[in-house]
Amino acid sequence: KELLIPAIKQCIMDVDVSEMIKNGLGHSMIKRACDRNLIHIECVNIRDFSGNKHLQVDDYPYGGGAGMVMQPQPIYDAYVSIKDRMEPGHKVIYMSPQGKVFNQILAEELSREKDVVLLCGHYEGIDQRIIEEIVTDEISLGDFVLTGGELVAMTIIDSVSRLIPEVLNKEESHINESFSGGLLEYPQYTRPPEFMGRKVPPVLLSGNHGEIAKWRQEQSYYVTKMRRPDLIERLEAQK
Ligand SMILES: NC(=O)c1ccc(NCc2cccc(O)c2)nc1
Repeated sequence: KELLIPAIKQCIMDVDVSEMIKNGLGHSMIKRACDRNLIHIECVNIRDFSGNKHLQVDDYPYGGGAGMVMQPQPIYDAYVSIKDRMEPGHKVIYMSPQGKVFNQILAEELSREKDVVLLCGHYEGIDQRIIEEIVTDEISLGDFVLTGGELVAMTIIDSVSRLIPEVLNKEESHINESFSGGLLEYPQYTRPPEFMGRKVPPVLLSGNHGEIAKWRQEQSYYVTKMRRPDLIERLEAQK
């Protein structure tokens, strides 16, 4: 029995792991669900939208520090290349440790969406302004850091797809949540200094590492306090 309108699930990710997604989801109920047109998964490579011949999609973080930050422009252009094919009002989900902790309730909500964009970050994350510009939801699988968001995307695709009618003949769902605490990451910025009218916080351009460290600590505390007060309580309880 053919479902008339297959749900379209889009992934925006880096080129060197889109194979992982295709393969990782290739041998499973997900593949069968794709073959039966119950779901549709497409991978868009951010590197295809890099602005230069070196296919650069990341850059050094403003304010210094280890790791690299993904630039906003290539991500924005990759998103623009697919957004008109998506259902109006579709969600754009960014997977990061700063996100809302994923659980079965969220999986059930997503399984009712017609289209969802999953934005997979790499390195030390993506520029804060692309989050503000296109992301509707940030999702975290829990308080741990992976090299990229792809495995999180695969997990979300898996957990959502199995809830779509006809994908599984019969199944039990259960909520199982557990993870340990810590402060969430401060907002990340890289070039350009202004993007879509949004500027980089001046302190990060000051070169004053004491001030920068202080700002980052304050931001981490603020982001955690606002989004995961349970983590603050847990930290205070540990003192
Ligand atoms: N807990 C999670 O859902 C999760 C998500 C992504 C990720 N890696 C990419 C990334 C993205 C952003 C910032 C950053 O520091 C690392 N690792 C863990």
